[in-house]
Amino acid sequence: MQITATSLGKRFQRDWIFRGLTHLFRPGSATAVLGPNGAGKSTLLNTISGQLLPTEGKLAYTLAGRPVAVEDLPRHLAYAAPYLELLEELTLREMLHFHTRFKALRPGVSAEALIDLMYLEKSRHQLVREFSSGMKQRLKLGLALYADAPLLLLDEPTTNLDATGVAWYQEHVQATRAGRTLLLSSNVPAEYACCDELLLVTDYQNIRAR
Ligand SMILES: Nc1ncnc2c1ncn2[C@@H]1O[C@H](COP(=O)(O)OP(=O)(O)OP(=O)(O)O)[C@@H](O)[C@H]1O
Repeated sequence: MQITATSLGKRFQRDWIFRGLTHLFRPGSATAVLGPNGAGKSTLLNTISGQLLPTEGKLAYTLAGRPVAVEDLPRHLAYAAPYLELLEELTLREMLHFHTRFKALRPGVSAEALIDLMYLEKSRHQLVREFSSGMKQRLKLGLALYADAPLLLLDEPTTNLDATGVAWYQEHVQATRAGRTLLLSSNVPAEYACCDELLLVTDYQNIRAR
């Protein structure tokens, strides 16, 4: 998917979070959205995902050369973020079967195979509510990485992961990123080593609209 941001700005009440952001996210590119805590990384990802409306400027999406309306974006998007909830009252197996009715997995990956890929096979019948925070994060990442979606947004992907979990994330983000447009918000170099472009949110602050 190609995303064109033109003079994009987002304001909450009287505070501009970013402004004058013009950027082309090319199909197949991996962009790290960087900046300190509170800089506006999640706000930018949420604006690009269509969950927040821009205050000014434009976002245009195309897939294989055809325009995609923002209301159709959820079909083409996989998103993992610490603030997105899992269906905690279901077992892992129930949750995956429910989730994949709405968001298909990549061709050739079944829900059962994904459980193994996430190293969660011993927890197949356990309630997601009972998972450790690292297990929940691996589940969120597994669902996003292995979704059949050309746009992948990852907000602070190694949150709650130990060293083994970080290595798992690095292996699986590499295995699944080809041909997708990846945007990843981060403060941690190990998270964004896979990215070929860096976008500093603070470059779009304290400025008038460009
Ligand atoms: N819904 C909202 N209403 C008002 N202000 C908001 C809202 N969401 C975020 N903000 C403010 O926007 C600013 C940017 O927040 P955001 O979560 O995008 O930063 P971040 O770079 O992702 O931070 P972190 O690294 O801590 O996750 C913060 O000052 C935050 O308080």
